[in-house]
Amino acid sequence: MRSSARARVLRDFASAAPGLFAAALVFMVVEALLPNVVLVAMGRTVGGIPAAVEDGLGSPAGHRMLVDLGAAGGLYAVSLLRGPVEDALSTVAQARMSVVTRRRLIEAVSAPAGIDHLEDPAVLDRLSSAQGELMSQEPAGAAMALIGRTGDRLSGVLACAVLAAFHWWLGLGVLAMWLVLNRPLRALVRSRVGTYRRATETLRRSWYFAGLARRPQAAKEIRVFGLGDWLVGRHRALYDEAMRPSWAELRRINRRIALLSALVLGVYAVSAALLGRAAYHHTITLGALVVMLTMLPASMQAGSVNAADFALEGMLASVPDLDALTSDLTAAGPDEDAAGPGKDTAAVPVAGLPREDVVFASVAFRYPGTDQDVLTGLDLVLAAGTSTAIVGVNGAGKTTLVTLLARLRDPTAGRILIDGVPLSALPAREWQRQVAVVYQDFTRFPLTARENVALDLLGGPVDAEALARVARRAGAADLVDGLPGGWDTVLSAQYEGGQDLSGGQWQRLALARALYAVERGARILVLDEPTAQLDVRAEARFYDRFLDITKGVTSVVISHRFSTVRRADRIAVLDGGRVTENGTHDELLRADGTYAEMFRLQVARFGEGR
Ligand SMILES: Nc1ncnc2c1ncn2[C@@H]1O[C@H](COP(=O)(O)OP(=O)(O)OP(=O)(O)O)[C@@H](O)[C@H]1O
Repeated sequence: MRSSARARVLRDFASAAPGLFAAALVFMVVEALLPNVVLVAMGRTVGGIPAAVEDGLGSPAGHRMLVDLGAAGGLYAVSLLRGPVEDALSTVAQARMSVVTRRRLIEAVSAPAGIDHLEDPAVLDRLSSAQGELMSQEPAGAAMALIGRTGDRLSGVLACAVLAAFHWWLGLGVLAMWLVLNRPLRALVRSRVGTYRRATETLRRSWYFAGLARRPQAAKEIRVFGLGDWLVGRHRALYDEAMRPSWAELRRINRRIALLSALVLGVYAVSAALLGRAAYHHTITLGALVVMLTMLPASMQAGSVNAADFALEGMLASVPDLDALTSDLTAAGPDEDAAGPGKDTAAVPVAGLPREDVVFASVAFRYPGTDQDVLTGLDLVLAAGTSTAIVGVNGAGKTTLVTLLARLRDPTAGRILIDGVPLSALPAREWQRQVAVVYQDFTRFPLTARENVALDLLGGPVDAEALARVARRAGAADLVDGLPGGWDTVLSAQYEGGQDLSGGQWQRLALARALYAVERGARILVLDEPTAQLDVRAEARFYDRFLDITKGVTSVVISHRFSTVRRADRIAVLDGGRVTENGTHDELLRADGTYAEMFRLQVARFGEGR
């Protein structure tokens, strides 16, 4: 598993940045050779000192020593460049690879047409690991870290070879020891990484609290409600909870590492003592002694583990998670979903739908991981080109119904028919482009006003006329004109020259965004509480424009405000997971049911509804 992760990061690096990969391999060889060459050159220099002292610097021995000294000094100077070169290579490689891994992540999480996976703890755990959040290790650094550590290992093996050149038993003995020890040492490092992996969900929650203080929205409430210490406490408590079960294991691992280290130190101490004795008895030269004494610690790189290995294993641990995310989520792609009950009708062209009506037939829905149906046998017809208001108490399932209509989730029972074709038989992505929604919690992109409205709808250039038209209809034209840079103003105070908007101003832009999508071909317009953040005058203007806004499209408006609701062609009351009343405003008032009661209550209390 791990070796395939190693091969995987190297393959990805080689294909994403071949030149850089080649440079990294050259660096690896230099990394392996240079430290040893420097040490040998220094050993030679020191070994030549007695003869040079005895014969004088002008003698051949003196010259040889000076040449060796020059070479050792030069090589040492070059070896000092290894650090900066490695830093530069790592920085560039990480920048390149983070683009690659981020793209894979974005593609993976965007692959399903639905959104269930974004609430699936197993997927979120994988996501957290794939992003390197668990151990704060950037996975994009894995390739260079691996190449760097491989260079270190080779350097250690070469040091063993140099030792063997002097005393074969010493070189081979040290190498054999590391070959035996490296496996269990790496297994210990991996099991430390495993302790994090097992606690992913709790760690995720812990990091959530750690990151909350940075979010402007949360920052307000953290201050107002004095939550700073609580936040730190929650983060700490969850971290402890996540790690506590593994502390005993970590202690066990650390004990083993300490034991193995003591064994290794013992072997090295004995080796050094043997070398000292040999020098004392003049069975080795001073030069050989110096080379071997410096090579001994250098040979540790052949198999020892350190923080860099822990970091590398942490990075590699994210590779299988990213792969699994990619394969699992892309396998559940939208077009596979389309091969549902109406497989033969999958060739129906989606553009222009619905021309007749959208029918919810006995639709039931239950959120994954819950045990209660939100919708139970819901029947509803949305006639093409007309507006339907959905009313119901909080939690009645109005937004859920929109989620099904946009095919972000599929019903657990029943069917939704578009001009008689089951929605499950239409390609989900294409269908989603037919639906323009102003969500209650629409996204406030930190982009320009133009991008916030036009985004990259269907690609291509922004249609300036359509942009002006939708801004007018959404009541956002004056607002955009008043911005310092007009349509080019970045709508976020977090960026240079940017400025934020009020809730109501944002809501108008969100409406303009949906209307622009309609201009570009969407056939269903959904307005979920479209006036919730508007002031009284803006709301009144919205009512006046309601017919214009919904003209020619099949629209669904969800609202608790009856002044908006009554303007719809038809009104459906959602109660107990089904539609309990359905008709025009006048019909429902005459029926004197729940709608009439809710309407009268609002008029009596707030004078609304006119
Ligand atoms: N992602 C989710 N996972 C589990 N349950 C959910 C999820 N989203 C909503 N629910 C539950 O489904 C029910 C219906 O929620 P929904 O948001 O559709 O109600 P609503 O009618 O739009 O309410 P409101 O008027 O407050 O906006 C609620 O009981 C809610 O708790």
